[in-house]
Formats: sequence, C-alpha cells, structure tokens
Amino acid sequence: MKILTLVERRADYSRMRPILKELYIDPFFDVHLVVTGICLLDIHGSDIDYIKEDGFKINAQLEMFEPNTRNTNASMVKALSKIMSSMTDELEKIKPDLVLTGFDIGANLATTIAAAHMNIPVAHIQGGEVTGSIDESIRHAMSKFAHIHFPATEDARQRLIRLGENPDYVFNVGCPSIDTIVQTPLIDKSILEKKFNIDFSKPTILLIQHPVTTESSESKRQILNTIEVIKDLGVQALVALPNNDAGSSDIIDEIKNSGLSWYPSLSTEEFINVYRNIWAIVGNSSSGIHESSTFGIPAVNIGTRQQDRERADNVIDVSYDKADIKAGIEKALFDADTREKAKHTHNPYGEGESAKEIVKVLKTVSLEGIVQKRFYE
Ligand SMILES: CC(=O)N[C@H]1[C@@H](OP(=O)(O)OP(=O)(O)OC[C@H]2O[C@@H](n3ccc(=O)[nH]c3=O)[C@H](O)[C@@H]2O)O[C@H](CO)[C@@H](O)[C@@H]1O
Repeated sequence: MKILTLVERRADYSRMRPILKELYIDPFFDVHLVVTGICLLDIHGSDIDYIKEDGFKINAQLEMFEPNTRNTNASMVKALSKIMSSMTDELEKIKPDLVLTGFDIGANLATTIAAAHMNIPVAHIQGGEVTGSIDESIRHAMSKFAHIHFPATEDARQRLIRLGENPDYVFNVGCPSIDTIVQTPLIDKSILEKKFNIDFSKPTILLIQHPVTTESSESKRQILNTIEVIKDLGVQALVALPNNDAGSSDIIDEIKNSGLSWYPSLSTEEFINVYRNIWAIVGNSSSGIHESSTFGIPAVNIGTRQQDRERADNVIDVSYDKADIKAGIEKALFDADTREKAKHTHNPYGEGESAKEIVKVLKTVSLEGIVQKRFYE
C-alpha cells in the first residue's frame, strides 16, 4: 500500500511519529513522507531536524509559510492555498493508494481536500473532538472529506457518527501522542537540570500558550496576563513558543521580552522528559488536555482554546483574568489534594497502543468503493 502522509508542525509530529515507526518497519507499506509548514522555519525550531534525527526518510519538502512575516488570519489562508496547490502536484506525481492525515492543522486540511477531490481514500486521525479556535472548524471539515476515521475516544467516535460518518469506518484507537510518551526513553533528571538550568525539586511549570485565532487581536493582553502572574508567583518556568497561528507574533514578542526561559520547540525526547519532572503544565496546549494526566500532574488550562473538549479531572480551567490564572496555578502547585488526585487520574485518550491499532486497520480495511461517501443516518 503506497501511503502519502505529512508533517506540518510538532503538534502533528508527536502523533505521527509512532505511526511512522510502525509503517516503516512493515514491508506491506511504501511510505511517502512530506514535510512542510513551520517544521521548515528556524523561528519555530526547525522540527524537520528532529524528524531526520529520528531516521525517517523525507521524500519531499514543501514550503508553506512566508518566513519573517507577522502571522495574521489572512496569512494563514494564503499559506493554506499555497500548500493545497503544491500538495495537489505531489499527489498527481506519487499517486498514493491512501493518504494519511489528521487533526485540525492547515496542511492536513489542504491535503485531505485535495486527495478527496482526486478520488484518493483518506484516513484521518483524531476527528470528532471539540475545541475552540479555527481548529474546531478545520477538524470537522476534514472529517467530512475523509473516508476512514481514527478518533481518540468513544465520545469522539459517537460524534463522528452523528456527523453522518459510517460506523464501519470509524475506529476508536486513542491518541497516538500517548504512544510517544510511553515509548520515549528516560533522560536522567540531573542532565535536564543542567541543560535547562532548573531545579526540579522546586515548583516548576511548563508554559505553552498559543493564540486563539478567533481572538487574535487579544493575544498580546492574554499572554501578558499569564507572564505577569508567573513572575509574581516567582515559580520556575520553561516556555515553549507557540505555533504560528494568527496572533502568535505578539505572543512570541512578549515571551522573548519577559525574561523567562523560552525554547522555540523541544525535541520529543527532551519535551517528554521535561514533562516527567515539571510540577504542572500551564497555558492552552492540547498537551495539557491529552497528555498531562498520563504524567499524573495538574494542567492549568487558560481561556477558550480547549473549550468543551473531553478532559480528565486533573485539568483546572481558568479564564484570562489574572486573579483566576493565579488561583489556578497556586492550586496546581501547592494544593495537596489537587496534586494527589492528578497522580491517579485516568487518561480518556488511551494507554499508548494507538499506532499499532491504526496500522492493523489500514492493513485490513477494504478501500473498494470507499471514495463514494454516503451520509449515515
Ligand atoms: C486547539 C488545539 O488543541 N489544536 C490542535 C493542536 O494542538 P496544539 O496546537 O495545542 O499543540 P502544541 O503545539 O501545543 O503541542 C502538541 C504536541 O507537541 C509536542 N511538543 C510540544 C512542545 C515542544 O516543545 N515539543 C513537543 O514535542 C507535545 O508532545 C504535544 O503532543 O494540534 C493537535 C495535534 O494535531 C490537536 O490535537 C489539537 O486539537
């Protein structure tokens, strides 16, 4: 089976990585990997280097975003149209039997739309979830173009069926980012403490705060509130810069001016191992929702980006208000009951066996007549 798949940013790579591993070792598959998006941009950490270090063959690199420009709502759309055009060329050239996309990320949307138009079956990972931001619309739109679905929870599976997807092609497999957590080898705490100049025996948070595209003009105020609270509390903080969605340029400027330690993007190994040692994750990353309960720590989730998403009870939801953020972080770091509860929380997004499940389905599912979709009622 010739599969075309892609990586646009660390958010899809953390989920694609375990699947790529399974696909590469199985002679049944011939994988064509395209790398695009912010993986190619220095300011976002050039994640393409991590993909190469992991040993995956990259078959094509397609530019998507203009480097060195402010990220706006309009620039997101222009990038989307650019990658839709070059991905269409790639699909014409490669003629895959199947396209594997996922999530709610621009290049994945473009590829899904292109492939569906070209009668190439699309398997989509992690549909059916709900969030805020433009991601909410992208995710559900992709599900309507895709033919095979790999949602991460039973709730998401049911929602896809309510959206008219045929249950015979909707498989609840969990979130493959949990596979990545389970598979990542341990790095000694002292090595990390030296590298990041941090003492993990003291309260330490990891901050990832992305813009919300529907509130992009508020990004600056939103991040300043969080930064001010962290500085008032005087807790140790590591900051991973946000993605390049509209409003991100303001967030990146303020983080760089804050005096906090920041990194464009950590490699999977470092990220997971930092996570194993921090006391709480703060911000609005999907990681706080999908991954933090596997680490048994609280997540302080700020604002609307993760609105209505299924979550474990280690997540503390707060508004953009400074007093609210402060109370949330204090609870996460210093409230014994909250910390104890987080240690025992069950993660609704799975146990780390997703990639194997996905590959099993891809090897057995019939693609005969699949591109002619029927609304399931
Ligand atoms: C609104 C929203 O949630 N949007 C989507 C976005 O998440 P979102 O944009 O929140 O994702 P992030 O960029 O915060 O990070 C996600 C992943 O990157 C990894 N990581 C993070 C920082 C770092 O320095 N190094 C590193 O490897 C983490 O393991 C994590 O799994 O993409 C996810 C995966 O496509 C989707 O599930 C989310 O629905």
